[in-house]
Amino acid sequence: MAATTTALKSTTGACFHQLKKSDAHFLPSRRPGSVSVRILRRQSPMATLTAAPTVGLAQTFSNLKSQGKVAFIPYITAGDPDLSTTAEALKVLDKCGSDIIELGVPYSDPLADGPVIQAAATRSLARGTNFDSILSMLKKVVPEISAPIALFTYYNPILKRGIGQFMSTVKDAGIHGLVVPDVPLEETELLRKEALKNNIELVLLTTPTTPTERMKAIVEASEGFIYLVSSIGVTGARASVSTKVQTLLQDIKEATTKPVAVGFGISSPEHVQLVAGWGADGVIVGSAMVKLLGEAKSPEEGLLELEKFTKSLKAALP
Ligand SMILES: O=P(O)(O)OC[C@@H](O)[C@@H](O)c1c[nH]c2ccccc12
Repeated sequence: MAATTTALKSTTGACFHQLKKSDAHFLPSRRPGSVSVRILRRQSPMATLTAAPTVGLAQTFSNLKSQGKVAFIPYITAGDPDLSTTAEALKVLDKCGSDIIELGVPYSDPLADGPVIQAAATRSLARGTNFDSILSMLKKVVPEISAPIALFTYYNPILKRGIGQFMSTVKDAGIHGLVVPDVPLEETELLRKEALKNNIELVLLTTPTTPTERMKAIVEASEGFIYLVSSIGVTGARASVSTKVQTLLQDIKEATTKPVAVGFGISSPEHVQLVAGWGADGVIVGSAMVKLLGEAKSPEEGLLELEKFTKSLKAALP
């Protein structure tokens, strides 16, 4: 039974250094004045205080709702600027209070993405990032973070690997959710069936131009949460969030009690506050995060900017 000691990081300034997901047992330290925490492996009979295990997407929303809170959901592209920085970024996002983290699999033809995420995918692919290297990174990092991860991928990489094989592989890597922006609704049922078999929550997207009947079918089939795309077009930070989102949220909430998270264009604490005030159960921020990481002078600088930005957005949420 391995045990390591981690001194808790000061909460002033940096995001509070959370305990690892594995069981933690507060023991009197040998040196007066310092706090030490022995991290014991899950099977430890000694653990008296167990860090909460990671729960899935729907359960995360349910827990937040019972506390009157709104989920903060950042998106970053795996492998941009490199996979080890992605691993660190996942830990930073988790420590700074992200409730769910969307991790994008870079793709050569990201038709729904704007220039920032397209450039991130290009940089990542140019570094040689591939699905297998992302999975091996996740197998190391997931045990250290408590927020569930929703993998973000276009449909083609799934078809290439085979739907069943893909689902069991991502489940083994500790992934809880899956978002596939370009799967045709007619093929969703097959994807959904395989996802459910592997206890993966398949999140579907509805947009401002989705006809009501189709929105209802999407809402009915979506697991984990419903992704409401705030505006037509591609991903990318916008100066403002369309006020149409308010009525779109009302329409969806008349059709379901499932949680609804809003994404596209959200890039400031004011946007976050506005969307939460309109009744969203979660807010999703992607391009603004990706830009900080991918365009920083160094990975360390990118991680610091990511931490500051995440804290500012999280502070704007109830
Ligand atoms: O980047 P934005 O405008 O903050 O939007 C979130 C978005 O990045 C993320 O959810 C996402 C990344 N790629 C996508 C493709 C389609 C829909 C959504 C996405």
